[in-house]
Amino acid sequence: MKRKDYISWDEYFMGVAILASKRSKDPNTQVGACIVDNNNIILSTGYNGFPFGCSDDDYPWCRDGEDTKYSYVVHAELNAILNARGKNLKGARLYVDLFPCNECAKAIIQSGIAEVVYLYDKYADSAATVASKRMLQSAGVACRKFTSDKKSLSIDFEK
Ligand SMILES: Nc1ccn([C@H]2C[C@H](O)[C@@H](COP(=O)(O)O)O2)c(=O)n1
Ligand SMILES: [Zn+2]
Repeated sequence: MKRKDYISWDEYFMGVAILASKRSKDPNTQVGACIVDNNNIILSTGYNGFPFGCSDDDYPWCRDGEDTKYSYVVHAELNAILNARGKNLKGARLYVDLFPCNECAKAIIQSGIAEVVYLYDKYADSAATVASKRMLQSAGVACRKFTSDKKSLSIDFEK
């Protein structure tokens, strides 16, 4: 008889997005994204970080002041779209642990992604998130909050 406690597709892909976020060097908010096609095949992943050639050690990670991370960081969703390297994303699903901002929403819409599954929405009241939701709705991109009956998944490196 087959196992019963296997994880769902949503848990698997959100788990991959969260795992990708663990690569982020951002000290305040780590975001990961995973793009999946209609056959549940992973097309790409990404996390928030600086562009190639822009050192994690030299560029600023601060949120306030004259020179902040916001000028440089590539968001997880955009990185996942760019990491797909031109693969067809039409009809794909994007799993992300933070609701996409307005700039990522533009890229999501233009790339043909059909659904966004997000884990949390901590900047729901910001102008960027309000604009994002407006554009995603106008463009017919479905958005749903991830749900699971599990609180966590664990990964062991020893069997
Ligand atoms: N949907 C999002 C929203 C934000 N990010 C990145 C951009 C920054 O690295 C960080 C947010 O920093 P905070 O203002 O919370 O200190 O998260 C993203 O990748 N995707
Ligand atoms: Zn963004």
